[in-house]
Amino acid sequence: MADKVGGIPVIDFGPFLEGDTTAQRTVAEQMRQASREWGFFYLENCGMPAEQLAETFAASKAFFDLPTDEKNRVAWQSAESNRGYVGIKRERLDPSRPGDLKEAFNLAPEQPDPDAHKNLWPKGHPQFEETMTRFLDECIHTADRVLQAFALALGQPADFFVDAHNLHHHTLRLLHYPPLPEGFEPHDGESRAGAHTDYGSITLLFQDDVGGLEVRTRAGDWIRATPIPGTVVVNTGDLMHRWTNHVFCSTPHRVNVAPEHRHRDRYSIAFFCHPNKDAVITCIDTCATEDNPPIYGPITAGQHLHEQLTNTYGP
Ligand SMILES: O=C(O)CCC(=O)C(=O)O
Ligand SMILES: [Fe+2]
Repeated sequence: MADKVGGIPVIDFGPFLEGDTTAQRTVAEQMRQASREWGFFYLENCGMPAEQLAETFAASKAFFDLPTDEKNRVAWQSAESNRGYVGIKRERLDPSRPGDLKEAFNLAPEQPDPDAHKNLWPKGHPQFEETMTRFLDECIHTADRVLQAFALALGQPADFFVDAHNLHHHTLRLLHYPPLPEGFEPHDGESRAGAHTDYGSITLLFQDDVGGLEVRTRAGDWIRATPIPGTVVVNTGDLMHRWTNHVFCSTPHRVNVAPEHRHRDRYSIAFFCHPNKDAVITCIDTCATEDNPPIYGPITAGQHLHEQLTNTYGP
């Protein structure tokens, strides 16, 4: 059985990447249980080179250290593009609360269509673009392997999910939570990131050692997802929730402003895996039973994402 930290399972992905079919089934079964009970797990040995991750975090920090003017020159413009710099308090992951105490930078795999939206790179920092593009490729590669394990966990052909993601409509998001001043008092439930579920199929979340991520249990308690070096946090998003008819849940999570770490900068990187925009998400046959008939009608991944982004950024 997988280890547990504060309840959230820790799953060793090594046997899936390197093992035989039996080993792969064991890992898939661990993911199935974790996704049913938590919608969250830590994955160790996911195959991502540690030096590359460190380099990417360093490049992210260097970006956020740029003057605000320079960051605003690549400002996020629209839900359709969903690329660029998002300033502090601009986004409300919980729309009933004040803006999040964070800044972010979104980028995405470039699309072959000449009319498609393009990434907004800050001028004069080619190394930043190069590092992020390489990291994006690595995330796609890792996520495809995780999606294969999910397919196995649900009794589907190995490439069931990979095929539905093969246009790479994903988003990579760098996050920076600046230190909060001495005497800071949160107003009206403000936090570093408001409670929310992720919008896509799965998310890979890399966090530094600061802490603050919290996950809501099925019973409604918030527990800490303490950083574990050498792991990536994987969580299932709303579209996996719909696809699996609530068998794999999208679990609310947030980033708190607990006094023990709010004086420190916090950095994290989220890779949001999104199915192809025109992929129609309907209940997977192995997830419907007499007791759990299909809950949702079909929706395209693109329509769902657009609705969610419009909610969090406001009209
Ligand atoms: O920074 C984190 O640890 C979580 C961020 C997050 O949940 C999100 O951006 O969706
Ligand atoms: Fe999230």
